[in-house]
Amino acid sequence: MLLAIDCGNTNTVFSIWDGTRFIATWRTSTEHQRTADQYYVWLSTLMAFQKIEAEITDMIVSSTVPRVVFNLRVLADRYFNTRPIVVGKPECALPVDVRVDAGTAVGPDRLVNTVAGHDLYGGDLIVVDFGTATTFDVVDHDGAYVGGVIAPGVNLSLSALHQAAAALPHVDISKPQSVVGTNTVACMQSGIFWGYIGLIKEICARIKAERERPMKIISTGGLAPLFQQTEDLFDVFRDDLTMHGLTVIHKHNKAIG
Ligand SMILES: Nc1ncnc2c1ncn2[C@@H]1O[C@H](COP(=O)(O)OP(=O)(O)O)[C@@H](O)[C@H]1O
Ligand SMILES: CC(C)(COP(=O)(O)O)[C@@H](O)C(=O)NCCC(=O)O
Ligand SMILES: [K+]
Repeated sequence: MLLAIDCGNTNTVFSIWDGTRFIATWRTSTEHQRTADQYYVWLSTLMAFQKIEAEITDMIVSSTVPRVVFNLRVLADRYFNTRPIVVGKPECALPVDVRVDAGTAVGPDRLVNTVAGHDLYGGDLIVVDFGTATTFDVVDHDGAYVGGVIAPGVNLSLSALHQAAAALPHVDISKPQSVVGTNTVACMQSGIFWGYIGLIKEICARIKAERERPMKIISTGGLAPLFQQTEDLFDVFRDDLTMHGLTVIHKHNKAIG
């Protein structure tokens, strides 16, 4: 079975894929100090708890944090006796083209989202991923990654306000009752929530105008539904988009040897 790992700057998601479906998914915070032994204790405890008797034979990793890859390679070698496929490394083949400026190291999560989007929804896509940063990945008609947009993430924007201004508290994102806030928390939530609705709409509209063609908007990441509840911003929401992309890339690399 395949262990697929998606490390973001905030959280790392592990999923076990049995060839047809994900039989388990677990999330932990991303910490580059975590050793292979620590990963294994955590993983094997959860597997035992959920009575999952999967024999892991393959591993694939996408990491926006380069430093965590070393310990994940040790995990693969020491506990699963396999060499992981690491997205973004030259030995990892992608089933789509990447058409960007020479020397650009595109975030592996964005490449994986592109592959997943193309596999599930074809071409002419905008993939919006709400993570530490919010990324917009533009997928051409043939599935190629052709660039995109990087915006500060929702929680990052809220933390930035708290960190930079002495009188602004830590606030969680939620949909405010009204636009005009009558207390500090409501004012901050309004700025981020409605600002974000505007950001998503404007960026998607401008991408469509620049590319002069209709495009399907695919969203992923835990915060997408919060915005979708208010405005019809996305054509599809797919929580497991990145994980799906990892299974497609794994299959592609196995097929070509
Ligand atoms: N359903 C959710 N509700 C509220 N916050 C969420 C939800 N899902 C993720 N987050 C928050 O969004 C931010 C980005 O998380 P995540 O998507 O795991 O980022 P990354 O992929 O960059 O590690 C984090 O601050 C996380 O706590
Ligand atoms: C933009 C990102 C920080 C998003 O990472 P995430 O929010 O998923 O942790 C990541 O994709 C990245 O480090 N990209 C490198 C630059 C680029 O994609 O062009
Ligand atoms: K992201």
